[in-house]
Amino acid sequence: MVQAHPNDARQSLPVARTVYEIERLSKTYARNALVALRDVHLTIHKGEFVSVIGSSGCGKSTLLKIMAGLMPPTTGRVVLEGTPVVGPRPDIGMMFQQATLLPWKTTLENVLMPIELREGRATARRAKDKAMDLLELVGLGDFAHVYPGELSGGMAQRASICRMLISDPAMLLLDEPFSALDELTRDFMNMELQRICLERGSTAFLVTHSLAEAVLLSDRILVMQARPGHVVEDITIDLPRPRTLDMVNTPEFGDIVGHIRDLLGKEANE
Ligand SMILES: Nc1ncnc2c1ncn2[C@@H]1O[C@H](COP(=O)(O)OP(=O)(O)OP(=O)(O)O)[C@@H](O)[C@H]1O
Repeated sequence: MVQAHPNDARQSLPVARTVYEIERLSKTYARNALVALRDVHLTIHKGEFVSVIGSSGCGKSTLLKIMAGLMPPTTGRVVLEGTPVVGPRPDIGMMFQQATLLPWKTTLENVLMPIELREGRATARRAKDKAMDLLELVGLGDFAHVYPGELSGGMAQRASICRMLISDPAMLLLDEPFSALDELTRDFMNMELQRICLERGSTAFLVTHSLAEAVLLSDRILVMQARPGHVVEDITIDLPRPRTLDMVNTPEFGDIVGHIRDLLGKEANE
């Protein structure tokens, strides 16, 4: 079922507490005067998984960087848990396409890094049990004392998930986290990500090029168009959870994919 998302809080959820509020966001890059985003307005509620999809250059990464506090908007603002985001914050967890684990630290030490940076080594030692629990959660319990060079791409990304979760961030920002992995591993990682988010009630925002991935994971999908980057549709994905890979072959799934493909195609034809 494809439905346009209402502007106000989701009526169907008993708890619709706003986590992220993006207010009339615009971004013009000074270097080339390029308007990358215009008037993006968005609310993300607690526990929602929201994806953004759109053609290359439509502003997805620009939006994510501003949401992360890595770049200021030209106008508008981002508010996380009631406080404006004006720089990087420990309550924002991030994951990128390439796992950025430090090769001279073990898996466990890498997972503990955000705590160590924030609170020092002594606290990090106390957080060790939590890090081990997270490694168990993603099936890396036996690899805690191994160095990243000995991990496969999928394992390294699983360790990155643990490092992202160690500080219990209010918001997860994911920039194509599994796109460098082979298809089988990517499918597996997406199902892992769904499980972890459901178990922990995580709120997440994903930038992806994969329509199937977006539909499998998301409660809502934002379809963006370029020139200038803006959200053309905010679509509620009303498929039951947990989602499974075989849902990809159902007519309901196909309807949603077809609808979004039409929207993306419209832009390509303009
Ligand atoms: N630092 C920058 N300076 C100037 N222009 C930029 C800069 N970064 C991005 N742009 C431009 O802003 C627009 C949006 O870029 P952005 O990377 O946000 O798009 P995207 O949708 O994430 O693209 P892709 O899917 O290819 O990653 C593009 O036209 C891009 O060339």
